[in-house]
Amino acid sequence: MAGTMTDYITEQPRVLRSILGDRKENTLRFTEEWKRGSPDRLYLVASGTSNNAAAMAVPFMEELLGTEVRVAPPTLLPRVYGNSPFALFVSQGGNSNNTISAIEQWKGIHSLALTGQKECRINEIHPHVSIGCGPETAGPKTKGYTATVMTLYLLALETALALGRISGEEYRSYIGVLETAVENMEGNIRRCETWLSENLESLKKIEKCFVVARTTAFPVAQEGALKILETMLVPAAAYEFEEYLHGPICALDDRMAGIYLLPESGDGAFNRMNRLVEFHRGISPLVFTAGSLGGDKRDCGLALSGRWYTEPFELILPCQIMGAKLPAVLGIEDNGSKVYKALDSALNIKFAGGI
Ligand SMILES: O=P(O)(O)OC[C@H]1O[C@](O)(CO)[C@@H](O)[C@@H]1O
Repeated sequence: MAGTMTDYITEQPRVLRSILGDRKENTLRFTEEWKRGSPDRLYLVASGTSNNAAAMAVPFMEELLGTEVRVAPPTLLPRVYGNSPFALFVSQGGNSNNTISAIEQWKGIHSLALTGQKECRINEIHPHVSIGCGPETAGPKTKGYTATVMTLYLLALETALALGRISGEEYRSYIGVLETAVENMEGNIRRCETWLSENLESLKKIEKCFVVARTTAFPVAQEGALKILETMLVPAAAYEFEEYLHGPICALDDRMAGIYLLPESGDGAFNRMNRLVEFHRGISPLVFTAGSLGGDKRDCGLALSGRWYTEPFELILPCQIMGAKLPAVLGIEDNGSKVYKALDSALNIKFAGGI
């Protein structure tokens, strides 16, 4: 049965627990291929939400695998360097025609696909590993995002352990932090729902929006902006905090909404980002935060693990909830999906009309 965005958001803790539980079996093939090829470069090729998930995983994978990791959309494949490159074609639905073409184009490169659906075109044509999220039929993806980040993390973690790049103690510590973030998720989803209902009148007024996060959380802001854009159908742009100060900030006016994804209060950027929030609030009332701040009803306080790499499981939630709930309130539910479906038949985005 087709689920709603809310169903998939709510399903996330269960899905992530099961991905964590199945990690040994599910990552085996990747680890074996990695050992066989001893890669000196990893390319993650993906579109849309899969691309945002891949971008989030880059620093984690680089640290664990000890190699450069690069993300590219399938239609912007980079020149390949290195003596033994490895590519992972990431596609949640497994039917994106651009990713299928990239697989054909990079036939000579040692690679695997990473897909979220058993039955899909990519699984028919290429060796693959599962994201373990199950089908997600709502257009804008939510559980596929967090499941893809988690799976990429686990591929890197299990491989690093198998190669002796990290000790058993370090491995258990990473897993413990990831488990904590998943444990926090149900409560965090409830916090976002409360925040949304308390701010409904102002959230409804958003006509344009900046989503801002610092350094490693920037890819979370990119996914947050995509959720707002494809559901509320308003322009939404994501910026890395310091980059935002170098130009985009000039576009602030009383109608420009801001969603600031804040790190833990101990983070070096915390106070500076708060000064920016106050500055923006002096110009527009439509300024919201997610993270560790409190004190204003516009601040969506969340339980954070305190480690940067769990931010995609925490800071993404307010934008996911906005995307799930606000279109119905605005009377534009399904408008985005209708445009998308018409475009898919005209431009053949997915293989044989798949998802
Ligand atoms: O990860 P996939 O299945 O290749 O899809 C890429 C993107 O394409 C869409 O399905 C829209 O075409 C997005 O929802 C998705 O993030």
